[in-house]
Amino acid sequence: MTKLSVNINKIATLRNSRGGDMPNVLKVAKDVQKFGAHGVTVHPRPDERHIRYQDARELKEVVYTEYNIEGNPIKSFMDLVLEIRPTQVTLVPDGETAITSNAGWDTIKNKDFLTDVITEFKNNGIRTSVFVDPVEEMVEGAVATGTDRIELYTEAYAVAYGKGDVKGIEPFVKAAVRANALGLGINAGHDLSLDNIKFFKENIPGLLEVSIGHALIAESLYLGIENVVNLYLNKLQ
Ligand SMILES: CC(=O)[C@@H](O)[C@H](O)COP(=O)(O)O
Ligand SMILES: NCC(=O)COP(=O)(O)O
Repeated sequence: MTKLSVNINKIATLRNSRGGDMPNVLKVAKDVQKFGAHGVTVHPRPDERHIRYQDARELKEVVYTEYNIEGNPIKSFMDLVLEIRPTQVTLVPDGETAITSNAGWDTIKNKDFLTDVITEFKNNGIRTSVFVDPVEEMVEGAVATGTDRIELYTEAYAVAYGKGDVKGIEPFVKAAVRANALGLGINAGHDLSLDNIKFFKENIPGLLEVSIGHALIAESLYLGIENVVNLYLNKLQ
C-alpha cells in the first residue's frame, strides 16, 4: 500500500499572511487524518516562512498517524527533530533562501555527513529518508549512509508529465528498481498532483509513501479538502 502524507506547509502560508491563526494548522492536521490520510508532513524552514518550529512541536500532540518532518539538517533543525521525535525525518539539501526544495542530495559527496546525521536520528528511534534525484548512483550512495528510505524528488516527472511526456517516468522506475534491489524503502514527493499521481503510482514498484502539499492544498480550494484527500486515496489504491 502506498501511504498518503499530506504536507500542510501551505496552510501555514495562508495563516501567516494575516498574522492570526486562521486557518488553524492543528485543525487541518486533525481533519486530514480524519479524512483518511496516513500521515502529516511539514517542512519547517529556517526563515519560518510557513510552518514555524512551534507548529512542529504542537503538531506532535495531534498527529496520531505518521508524522514526517522535512528539512536541511542544520543544527536548529536537528535539535527540533530530536526534541519532537517524529515517525520520520526527511533530509533535504535546501538552501536557506530557496523558494522551495529544488535538488536531491549528492549522497556520494555527502556520505560521511549524512551517515552521522542519520545515525543520530536512528539512534533516537526516528525513521530516516533522504531526498534524492532519480539517479541510480545517488540511490546506491544513499544505501551507504544507512538511511531507511529515500524520497524520490519528483519535480522532473511532474514537469514532463504535464507536457504529455510519459517517458519522464523512466529514470524514476530505474531508481526504484535499484532501491528495491538494495532493500531501501521508497518515498516520493514534490509537485505530485491529482493529474499525475495515478500514473506515477502505477509505474513505481515498492512505493511506500507519497507526501503531497502544494497541489493538494491548491486543488482543495476548488474541490474541498475532504474530497481531495479521498480522490488521492482512490488514485493510490
Ligand atoms: C521536499 C519537498 O519538496 C517538500 O517537502 C517541501 O516541503 C516543499 O516546501 P515548500 O512547501 O516550502 O515549497
Ligand atoms: N516531500 C514533498 C512534500 O512534502 C510536498 O511537496 P509539494 O507537494 O508541496 O511539492
